Amino acid sequence: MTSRIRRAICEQLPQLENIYHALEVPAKKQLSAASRPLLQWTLPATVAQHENELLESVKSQQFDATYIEQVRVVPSAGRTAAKVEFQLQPDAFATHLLQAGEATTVSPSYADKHVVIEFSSPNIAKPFHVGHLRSTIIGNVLANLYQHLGYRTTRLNYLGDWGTQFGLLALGVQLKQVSDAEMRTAPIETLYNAYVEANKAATENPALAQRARELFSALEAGTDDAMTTQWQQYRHYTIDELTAVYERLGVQFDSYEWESQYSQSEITEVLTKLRTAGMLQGEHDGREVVIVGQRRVPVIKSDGSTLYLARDIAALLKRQRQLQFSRMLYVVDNGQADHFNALFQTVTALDNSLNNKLQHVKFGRIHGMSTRQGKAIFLRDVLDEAREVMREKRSNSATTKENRSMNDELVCDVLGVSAVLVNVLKQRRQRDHEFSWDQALQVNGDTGIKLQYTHCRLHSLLDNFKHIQLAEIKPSWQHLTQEPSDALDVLYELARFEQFVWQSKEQLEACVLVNYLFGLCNATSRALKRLPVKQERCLEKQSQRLLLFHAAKRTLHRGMQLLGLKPLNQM
Ligand SMILES: NC(=[NH2+])NCCC[C@H](N)C(=O)O
Repeated sequence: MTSRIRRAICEQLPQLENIYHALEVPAKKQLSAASRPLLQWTLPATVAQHENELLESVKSQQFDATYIEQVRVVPSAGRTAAKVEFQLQPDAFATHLLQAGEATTVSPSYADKHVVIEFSSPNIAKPFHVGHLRSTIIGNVLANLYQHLGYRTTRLNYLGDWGTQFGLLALGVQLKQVSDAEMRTAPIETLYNAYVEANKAATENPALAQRARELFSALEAGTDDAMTTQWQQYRHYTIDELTAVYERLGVQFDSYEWESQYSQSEITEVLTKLRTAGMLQGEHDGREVVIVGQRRVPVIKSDGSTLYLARDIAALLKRQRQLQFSRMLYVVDNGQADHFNALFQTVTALDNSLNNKLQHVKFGRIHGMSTRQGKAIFLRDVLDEAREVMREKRSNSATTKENRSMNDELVCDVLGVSAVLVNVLKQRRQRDHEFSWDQALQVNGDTGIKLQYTHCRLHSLLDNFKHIQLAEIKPSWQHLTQEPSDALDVLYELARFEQFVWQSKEQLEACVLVNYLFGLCNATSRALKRLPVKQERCLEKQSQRLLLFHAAKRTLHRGMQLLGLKPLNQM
């Protein structure tokens, strides 16, 4: 970590606010073979008018010589912005990045900023489709990034359990005489089957359709206690089952919400607010609509029941009261862009303190992610398929055959999940994406398997030398410069970790971090080839190389965790 060095720079330049995260290690192509380590700050357009003043004030500073050797300012020229180069004390640089043992980081804290991330949010009794998978995976990484960077975070899952389909569900449970035991063991599938059956029955028989509507009204009104309790039970079971699947994906939530929890009384309050603000209008058919720009978006149906938007408004206002967030992100597919526009416009008109705090983190579609039988209805099916494909691949491979690890089932599961996760995360999120098992599973391609494989190689190397006390060895810059250039390549990659984590968060794009990790793996593999440890006779050289690989493993491990992967030691 270069956190101490960054701190030393920022402390000397308080007038620049916090440039901590704007300090960057240049890209490889900008570094010459003989380069000394650098952190550079490119002046953003916002301060361009004060360029001379800023550069002058930087030049006149005395920086802490333990970390900073020299400062060079480069004024803007043509299209290239001005920048400041901080030439770092190389041993301090190497030490901060490579020292084994407890690392103390002194990065800035954003604990006063509370970021709420709503993601996953499937609907019960409907398939957990690939869009929900993408939301789950992306939302989790964003929450991890914020948390890692010192923000306060809350992870929310807003489960859809409301609307007329819920009446059908209740009807299906009655028709199929679903037992509590069935519900307990496989709630998601049981509810789904009940829904499908009731849907079919109600299409053929209007009396049943009517019955479904009555059941929903009773539920919404909360008049039937037995039924209310029963549904509460079902919600519990559903959360239990979801939690188990999320666990395989490395995902956890701080809280689960249900659409149904935004009850009549809260919605009534919202409607009153909208009406007072002159934003609500009744239509002649009994519906109530909010006026958003040119659009009239219904919030209440003609039979008086609430719509999606009404519940989202109530939910958002309540979250604002209870969580007092500084930012609220909704990780939901592109298809709901209109809905979120309407939501944000409505609530900011009611309360302008919400301006600039709300964001719809959109993403495109994934095609082709299904089981080989051609169907993937539930998330669990996709993950089970990933495990199966991985198992087959491993049983056909000669090397893994003798090398079977103890817990093969778990290894297959982790590898399968890693393949799916990374394949989804390496795409820019707005782009539609064609999923292919073949591509996702390659060891040599840019895949989750590559990340796991590199981590395992590093682990096994370090494990062979665990008798060497790495924490007692002092990293040496001089040693690194005498090695083939692959050693410095790895060191510079390690130094870039923080900036890519930051950029990934800024752009809300996991692919920034994923691509960085591929680069780190490639640099590490080249170094593993060119800097052998076992065959090396010189003890000093051996231990310096181990330090480098130890740090590479530590950084890769951290990065993989941020993506939601469980780094394996053996595969
Ligand atoms: N606050 C929200 N509306 N979040 C998104 C919910 C997504 C919804 N359950 C669906 O699957 O379509």
